Amino acid sequence: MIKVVKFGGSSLASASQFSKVGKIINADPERKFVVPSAPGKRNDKDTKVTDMLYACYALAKEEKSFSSALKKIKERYESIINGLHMKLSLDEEFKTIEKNFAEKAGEDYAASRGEYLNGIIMANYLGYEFVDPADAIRFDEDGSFMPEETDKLLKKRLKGVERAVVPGFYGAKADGTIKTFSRGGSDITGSIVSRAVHATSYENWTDVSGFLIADPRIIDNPEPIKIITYRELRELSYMGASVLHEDAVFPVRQAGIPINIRNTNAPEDEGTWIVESTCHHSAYTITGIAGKKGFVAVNVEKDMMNSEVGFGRKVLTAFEENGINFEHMPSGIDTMTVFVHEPEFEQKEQKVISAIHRLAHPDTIDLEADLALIAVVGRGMKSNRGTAGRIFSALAHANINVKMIDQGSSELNIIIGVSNEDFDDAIKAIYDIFVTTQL
Ligand SMILES: Nc1ncnc2c1ncn2[C@@H]1O[C@H](COP(=O)(O)OP(=O)(O)O)[C@@H](O)[C@H]1O
Ligand SMILES: N[C@@H](CC(=O)OP(=O)(O)O)C(=O)O
Repeated sequence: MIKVVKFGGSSLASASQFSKVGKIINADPERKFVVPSAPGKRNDKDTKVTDMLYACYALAKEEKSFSSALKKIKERYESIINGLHMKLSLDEEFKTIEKNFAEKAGEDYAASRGEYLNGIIMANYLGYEFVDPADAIRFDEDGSFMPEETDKLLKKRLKGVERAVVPGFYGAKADGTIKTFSRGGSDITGSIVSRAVHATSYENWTDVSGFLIADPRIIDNPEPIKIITYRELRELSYMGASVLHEDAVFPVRQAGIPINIRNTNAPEDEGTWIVESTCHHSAYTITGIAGKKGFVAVNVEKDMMNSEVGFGRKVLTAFEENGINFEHMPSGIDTMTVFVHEPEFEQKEQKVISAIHRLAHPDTIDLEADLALIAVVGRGMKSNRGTAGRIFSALAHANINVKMIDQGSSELNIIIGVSNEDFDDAIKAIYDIFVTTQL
């Protein structure tokens, strides 16, 4: 039996965190493949090593002095090494990094060193083999990840390897140029390694006791979700629950490997199981709540819109012509509303409006900005009547004006639009009615 264990930056931010991680790994002989992130924040005011590396490389790129910025990064690693009483020197590694920075080896190379160096420390600390993902995680010429090629290379590289540390977050193109995933991408590495070694489970260790019903920065001490399906998770991750990188789901889902989200600071907690399907009923009607701020609603009105064939297509063409993705599109009889991301829409606003006029000849178009979308997700909603009613009465009680509601045909989620300023209160009200009071 093989478990792949990924530890996030918060789990590896200091020597004391490292030693907790060491204990967790040594407590279970099945934890054979370890994927570390770079050291994260030790407290709220701290800076992640990845961000320090980006800032340091920006200096190098502008040909400004970067030696003191690099020295601070080296000190972060040395405090971990010394705190663990290890005899390991990273002097040679840092000389190479300094040289490569001066030669402008690239932003991705720079950022990847966070995981690379932490991987070296981790492999030494555990006595595991170090496997550089630059040799086995492959990106194409344009920088797109190559899943099948990677799976082949990684299987070959890990064949016969009993225990290894594979740093997260990066790989390389065929010519050796380092390429990273997007931020938070060590989760993807964990998933890729799990698939390659046919793991029985993929443990993703972080600083919370699982996927929580709502964002702990909004709800005090929210309850963890025991079991969640990949589909529910995808809805919540997409809407802003940031525990697991969205793209981490695909490799393990394909291979039928469950993910277990665990807390490095509370290893005795069971955490959350993410599975393909389950007959386990969640304790509440809903599984989770997540949301994002910063949307604009584009309301398009035209008399008799409902009888005009192709009206919706013409409106959407105006967005497509301008390269803008839309999020949701609730409609009435003579109105349709298109929700778009504010930062993306802002610069192209007038172009889109004139394109809608040109293509669809509406009576009016008006815009409403500063909106937030909240997704209430749950496989249990299908079999429970009155879910939407409970959400609305909770929001009405909290004096929150609901601007939009959209229920997907799968009945897995209900999306609610409120103004940005009501975002936190709306999440609190929904959490309250389904979890705290269960009214
Ligand atoms: N629904 C949620 N459940 C758990 N954590 C959440 C949720 N929504 C947002 N978060 C945040 O995600 C953080 C964990 O993700 P991340 O910072 O990427 O961890 P790591 O550094 O371990 O990879 C938590 O500390 C928490 O603040
Ligand atoms: N260190 C990278 C990759 C990563 O996955 O980190 P974490 O596991 O701390 O989210 C980042 O900060 O984006």
